[in-house]
Amino acid sequence: MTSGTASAPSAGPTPPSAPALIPPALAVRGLWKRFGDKIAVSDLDLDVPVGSFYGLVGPNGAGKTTTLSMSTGLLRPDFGQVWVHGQDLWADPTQVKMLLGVLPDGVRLFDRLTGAQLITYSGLLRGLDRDTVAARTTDLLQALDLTGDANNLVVDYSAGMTKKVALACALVHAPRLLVLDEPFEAVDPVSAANIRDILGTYVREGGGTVIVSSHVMDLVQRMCDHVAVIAGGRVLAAGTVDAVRGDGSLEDKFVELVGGRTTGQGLAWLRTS
Ligand SMILES: Nc1ncnc2c1ncn2[C@@H]1O[C@H](COP(=O)(O)OP(=O)(O)OP(=O)(O)O)[C@@H](O)[C@H]1O
Repeated sequence: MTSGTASAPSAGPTPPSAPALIPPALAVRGLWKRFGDKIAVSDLDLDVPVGSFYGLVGPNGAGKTTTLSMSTGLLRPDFGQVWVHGQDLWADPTQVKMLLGVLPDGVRLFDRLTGAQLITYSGLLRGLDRDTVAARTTDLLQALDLTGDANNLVVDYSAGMTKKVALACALVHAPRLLVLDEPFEAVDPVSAANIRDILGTYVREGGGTVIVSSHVMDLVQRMCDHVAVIAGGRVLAAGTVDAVRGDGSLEDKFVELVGGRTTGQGLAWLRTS
């Protein structure tokens, strides 16, 4: 049960159905997902403004991947609605997915293709013509430092290279909204800086919107202008990074909101000397 099960709230920031306003790049209302006894996402609301660089942070198992999967047409919610640039995702997933570029968690790719072939087919599947795809594939391979491995099979790529080629596939059709689940995991620092530059330019000059999930608070604080802290399948705080962190660092605020610090006292046996 999905579309039509929840209505956009009458109050709150930028209702997605309001015709006079620019709808958010992503609006989520009343999202629920349960796996057996486990409620992974619980009545979650989220608004991601157009042109924002939005960080999603939360402890392990908080529900970030589940939320992003339901927000990008990869996983059907039990309840709730998702709008992408004002369009009801689950009412017409095929059409709305054209607006999206997605780097899912635990990427499963057609890894018997070379990196160049994989990006090329992603572009062709998105309806780009061959010349455009060829030019963009070359650009993306270069920007992500994959040119030297362009003709190697993706199955032979390292974890970081796999992440980068998957990111290239998400970018090739120049989507309006990029949703990246832990894009910097396993990526070397130079490549990470290059990716940050690409994403920053895409937001500032390309009119795009980026959502990233990450565990690295410092990175989110420096890179993002908005953030949502998620725990137990709910949003604990959301807004501009400055508003959420207040006078302290985002990491301090995160620990304050989420808790869960342990002393390690139960591991006395780890002392080897
Ligand atoms: N397919 C599944 N089947 C059963 N339980 C699942 C499934 N996917 C997620 N869960 C559970 O839902 C909860 C939320 O998981 P999710 O992957 O969304 O968290 P996360 O915030 O992305 O975590 P992490 O930061 O560790 O990647 C967890 O308790 C997880 O065990």
